[in-house]
Amino acid sequence: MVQATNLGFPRIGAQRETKKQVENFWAGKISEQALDEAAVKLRAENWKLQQAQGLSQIPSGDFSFYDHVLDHSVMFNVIPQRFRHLAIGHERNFAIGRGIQKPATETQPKVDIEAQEMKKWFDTNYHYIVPEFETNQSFHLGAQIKTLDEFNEAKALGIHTRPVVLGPLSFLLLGKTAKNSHGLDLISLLPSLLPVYEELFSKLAEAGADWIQVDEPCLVLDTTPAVIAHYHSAYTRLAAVSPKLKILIATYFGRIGNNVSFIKDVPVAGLHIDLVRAPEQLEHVIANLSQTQVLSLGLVDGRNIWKTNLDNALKIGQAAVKALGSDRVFVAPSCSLLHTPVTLRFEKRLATKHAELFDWLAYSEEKCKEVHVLTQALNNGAESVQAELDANKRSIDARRTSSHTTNSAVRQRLEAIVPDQLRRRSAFPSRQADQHAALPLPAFPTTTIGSFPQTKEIRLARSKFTKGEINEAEYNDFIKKEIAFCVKAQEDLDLDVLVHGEAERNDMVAYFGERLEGYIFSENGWIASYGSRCVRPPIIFGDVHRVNPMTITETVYAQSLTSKPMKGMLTGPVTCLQWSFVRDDIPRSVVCTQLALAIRDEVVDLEKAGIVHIQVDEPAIREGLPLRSVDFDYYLQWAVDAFLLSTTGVKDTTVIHTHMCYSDFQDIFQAIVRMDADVLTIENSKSDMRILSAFEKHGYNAGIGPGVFDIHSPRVPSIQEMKERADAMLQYIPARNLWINPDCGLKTRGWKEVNESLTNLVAVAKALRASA
Ligand code: MET
Ligand SMILES: [Zn+2]
Repeated sequence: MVQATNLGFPRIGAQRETKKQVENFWAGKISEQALDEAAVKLRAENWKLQQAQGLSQIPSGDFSFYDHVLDHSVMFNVIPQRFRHLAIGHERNFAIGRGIQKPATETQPKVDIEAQEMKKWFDTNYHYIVPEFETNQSFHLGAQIKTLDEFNEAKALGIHTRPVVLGPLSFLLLGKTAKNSHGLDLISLLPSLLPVYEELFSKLAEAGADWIQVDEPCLVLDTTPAVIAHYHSAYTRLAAVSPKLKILIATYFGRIGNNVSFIKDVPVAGLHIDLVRAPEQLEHVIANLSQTQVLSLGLVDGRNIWKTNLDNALKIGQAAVKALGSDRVFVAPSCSLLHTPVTLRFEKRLATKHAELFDWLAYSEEKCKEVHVLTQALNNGAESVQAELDANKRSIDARRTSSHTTNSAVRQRLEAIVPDQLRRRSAFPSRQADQHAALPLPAFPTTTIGSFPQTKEIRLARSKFTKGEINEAEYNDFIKKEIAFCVKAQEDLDLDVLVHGEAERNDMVAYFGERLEGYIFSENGWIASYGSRCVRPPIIFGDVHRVNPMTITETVYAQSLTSKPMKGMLTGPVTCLQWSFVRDDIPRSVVCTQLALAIRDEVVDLEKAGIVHIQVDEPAIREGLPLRSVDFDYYLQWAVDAFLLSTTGVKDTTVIHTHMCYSDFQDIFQAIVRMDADVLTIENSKSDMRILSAFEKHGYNAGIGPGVFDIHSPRVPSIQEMKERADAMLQYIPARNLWINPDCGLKTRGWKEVNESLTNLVAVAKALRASA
C-alpha cells in the first residue's frame, strides 16, 4: 500500500499562537510552564489535524519555539562556550538565538552575550541558527531529548508518529567553526557525532518508533565524492542501530543528482525526493535504489500556495508505483510544510470576496488532504476519489483560462525592453565625481537601512485604519507625524543621509504589492521567517504593473522637513519576487521583469520629485540563487538584469543605493559588481571579514557600508566594538568608499535601543573623521 505521509507541519499555529506565546514569555507575561503547555496543545492539534486529513505517517519533532536547527544543536549539546554558564531551559535557547543583555543587579553581574549567527535555510526565507562547532567538540544528549520527548508525547495521545531529525552530515555542513577553532574541518567531527545519533536512534526504537525521517537537505547541493563517502559510512552505521528502525533520508529543494549514488549501498529503508522542484529526477533516482528501498515522492508543493494539479501528480505517482510496486511508494509534500501557511479555514475575505482566486489555493491543511487523495487514487484507483479529482481539475482549468491573470499592455512593454534600459549613463568613477560635486557628504557618511521602530502606536493606528476606525486622512496625518518624529530624531543624532522611517509600511514587499496590480493578499497566510517572526507573503497571481506612484508623497514630505539628503526607499524586483508566493504558470524571470518595470517607474518619479539618494533593497537576491552552481549563471543573468532595469533610468548625479542582508555574498560577487549600485550596504556585523577581503581582492570600487552592528539583537553595541569593526573594514575598503550604518532596518527594535545604538554609531564615524 502506498502511504500518505508528511515531512513537517508548520509550528506557528493556525493563528500564530506560538509566536504570541513566545513573545509573551520574552515580555515576562507568561511562565515557562505556560509556554510549554501552549506548545503541548498546539502539537496535539497539529497531529490530530494531519490525522484527520488522512495521513498515515505524521511527523513529530518538527515543532520549535525558535528554530529547529537551534533545537537540534541544543539536543546534541552543541552550545557555544559563551552560553554554557546559563541555566538550561528556554531562556538559554532563546539567548542563543537572539543574544541576551541584562543590566547588573545587586546580586548578579551584567549579562551581555551576542547571538549565534543566523542564516537563510537554503533558498527559502526561513532562517536557521548556524551551529557553532569547536575543535574537540563533545556531543552528548542532555536530560531532555526533544525528538524523543515529542515522539512520546504523541504516543501518549495514541498517535504513532515518524520522528524527524536533522541528519549528521547536514548538521555539520550547515554549521561553522567557533571563533576559537579556526581551521577545524567540520566533517572531522563525524566520528564523535555518530555515537550520539546511534544513542538517539536506539532510544527512539526502544520507544516504539519504526520509520524515522532523517533530513539531509545538503544532498541537493554540489558535493564531492569524499563527502559522499562520509554519507555512505555514516548511514551504514546508523542503519545498523536497530532492526526495528527504518531510516528515510529526506532531501528537498532540488535534485539529488549523482549524490544519490551511495543510497543503494546503504541499508536505509527509503529516500524522499522533491518532485516539484525537480520532477525530471524520478527515473534516475528509481534506477539508483536498491531492490527494497522505498521512494517518498514529494508531489505537493511545500513552498507555495497553489492547488496541486492532481492529474499530473497522479501520473508521476503511477509511474513510480509501476516501477517499484505500491509498498515501496510514499506520497508526500515536496518538503516540510513549514514554508506554507497553516490552513485556509481563516481566509474569510478571500473566500467571500475573491472566490475565483480562493478556489486556486491550498495551504498546509489542504495539502495534507491532497496527499491523501493522491494516495487513495494510487491505492484504490482514481474512481475511488473521483469527486475530489474532478473538483481539482475544475479549479486547475479555471485558473489556466482565467482572464484575470494576463495583461496585454504589460506583455508588450516586456517585449520592447532594449539594452540601454539596463545601464547607467556613465561608469561609476565618473558618477562618483559628479555626485560628490553635486552634493558633497562628509567622509564616512552615516545612514540607516530604512526602517525605524514599528512602535505599538504605529501598529495600532494601522489596525484602526484597516478596521475603518479612523479614516484615510486621519491615518495619513498620523503617518506624517511619525515621519516628522523620525526625521527629527535623525537630525538630533546627526546622521548624514536620512530616511523617512517606513512607518507606513508593515512589510517591505507587501507594501509595494498592495500598490501594484497582479497581487492579492491573504489574511492569514503566515509563514515562519526567523525566531518568532512570521511573514505573510503577498500572492502574485497575474501580470504585475504599477498604476500610481507608491512612495513619492511620504518621501517628498520627509525631504521637506530637512536640509540633509533624504533617501527614497524601495524594494527591489528580485526581493518582491522571492518574498511573495509567485504564480507558477509563467517563468519567475518574467514575473521579475514585470516587477522591475514597475520599480523603474517609481525610481524615475522619485528623481523627478527631487530625491537624490534612492535605495532599492535586494536582501533576497542571494537567497534566490539556485542550489547547484551549474544553475547560477542563468539565474544571476535575469536577476541582475531586473535590478538594472529598475535602477538605471536616472541621471548620473542620482545616487543609487542597494542593501543586502543575511547571506554569504562570495558566490555572487561578480553579480554584485554587475548591479553597479553607487552604494551597497550589507549585513556583516556577525560574520567575519571574508566578504570584505573579497571586495578588496576584486577591487570593488563603489561605496560600501558593511553593517557595524547587528539589528536582530536588542543589545546596544558600544562605540569601541563598532570602531574596531570599522577599523578592520578599513583594511579592505578604501576610506573614501566606506559608509557607516547598521546591518539592516531597525523596525523590530525599540526607540531607546535605536537612539543609544545610533548615538554610538555616529560617534564612530566622527572618530574616524577625526583620525583620518
Ligand atoms: C530585510 S532588508 C530591510 C530593508 C528595509 N529598507 C528596512 O530597513 O527595513
Ligand atoms: Zn536587511
